[in-house]
Amino acid sequence: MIPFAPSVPELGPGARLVPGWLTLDQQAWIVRRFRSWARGPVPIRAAKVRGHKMSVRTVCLGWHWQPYRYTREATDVNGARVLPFPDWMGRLGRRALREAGYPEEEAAGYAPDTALVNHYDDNARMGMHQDKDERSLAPVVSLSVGDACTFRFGNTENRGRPYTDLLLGSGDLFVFGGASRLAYHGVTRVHPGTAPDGCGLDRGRINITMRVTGLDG
Ligand SMILES: O=C(O)CCC(=O)C(=O)O
Ligand SMILES: [Fe+2]
Repeated sequence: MIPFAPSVPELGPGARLVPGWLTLDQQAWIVRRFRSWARGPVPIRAAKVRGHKMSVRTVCLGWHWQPYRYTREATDVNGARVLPFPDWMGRLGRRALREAGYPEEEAAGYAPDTALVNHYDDNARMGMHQDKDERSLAPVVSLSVGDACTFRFGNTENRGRPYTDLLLGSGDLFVFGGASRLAYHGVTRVHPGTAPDGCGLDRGRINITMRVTGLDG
């Protein structure tokens, strides 16, 4: 059994969870796109952090992320340029902010230029970290598909308490911006066998985070 996921409209200033935001058809469509992104030109890979491979595998759009910087070419993989950030994803990001309750002006001006697309198998997790390689403090828009996970959303000071453990299920939207933009967060576990029929994934979890890098070139 997975714990019941409470709806938490405001976790902290700027942090919003919208459960079931994507329809099953949208989820399945995103999974098909993911399968194509994962093949390349920069194939999906586990980034290395201080010599250790992460358990999550990541493919990037727009800008390539490697610990701890963004480049256009994936110099830690095969040197190829990453796929462009898709227009449809930018539109989805603007609608996400709007529907998560951000002011219309901020939503309308939101222009993400990178997406980190993570794949988690049953045993993958992600340690507590801040998303701080971006030069912009525009919100991060997170979309999840497949198995649910326990997502730990903490404070901006350190990796420890206080934090809130949330269940992020298939189709859920999570936004963190404003005073929550630099909150520590991580994935403590995936819940195998919880992906809904029709989401496009039998097992495993995909998470997309859209961001504004604030970089040129
Ligand atoms: O998988 C998630 O829900 C979070 C991913 C994340 O924090 C990241 O890619 O920086
Ligand atoms: Fe993150």
